[in-house]
Amino acid sequence: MVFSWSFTSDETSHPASGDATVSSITDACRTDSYRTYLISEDPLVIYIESFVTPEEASQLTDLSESKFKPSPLWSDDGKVSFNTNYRSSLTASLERQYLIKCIESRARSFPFYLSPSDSLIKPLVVQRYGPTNQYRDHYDWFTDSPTLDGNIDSTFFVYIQANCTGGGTNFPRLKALEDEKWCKWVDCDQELGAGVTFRPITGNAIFWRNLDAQGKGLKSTLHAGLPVTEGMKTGLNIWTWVRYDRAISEL
Ligand SMILES: O=C(O)CCC(=O)C(=O)O
Ligand SMILES: [Fe+2]
Repeated sequence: MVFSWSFTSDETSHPASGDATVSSITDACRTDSYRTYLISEDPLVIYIESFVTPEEASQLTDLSESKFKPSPLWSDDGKVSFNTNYRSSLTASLERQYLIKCIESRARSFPFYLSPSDSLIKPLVVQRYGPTNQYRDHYDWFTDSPTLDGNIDSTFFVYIQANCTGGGTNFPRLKALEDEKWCKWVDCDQELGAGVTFRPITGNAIFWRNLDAQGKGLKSTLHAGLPVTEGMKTGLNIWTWVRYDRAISEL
């Protein structure tokens, strides 16, 4: 989340002719067949089943191969550092080709993403975790947002590869979900008081809003990528960015 990244607004584009994957991507672009489930109202957390299709998930994974570098951390004013004790995954930045634009436009039209019309979607990034890799408790929002001129308004975290044990996404401050119907997506065996831990399931996503109505970061959105114990977990981050002046007046 470095503020010098170039932000992109969504725009319609067309596939290059001769692209072998065009028909499946075009279909996926046309129909949004995901289902949404309310996990928490405050903070707003929505579980999204099938946000991406299995084909899209594997294409996104393929697009990120060979691009992985150590994952950065950001200080409150947006400066980058590295600390593998805190965050030991790898990160790949994706080029903005057709599939990426489809996913961006799906995110943009997501009904719970109540964005001001000029809010932006940051360049998409993929996070990869092998055994022991994790991202400890953190917020996606910046505490020193005035310096950055804006903040991370909402997050979609999409599991695009989940051949792993462990590696859940834990929100320690969310109220535990008591109904057993959630157990297909959340860890129902965890200790009491551990909040909510979503299990990595390919294609599914978690969406949450990071800021309150005044544009202030919500501490209840604290979350972590728990250590993977075996196998591989790969996730796509879609971060939406709201400019600071509008965060105050229009969120
Ligand atoms: O790996 C996860 O489950 C969460 C990742 C995350 O929180 C992030 O990339 O900001
Ligand atoms: Fe995060």
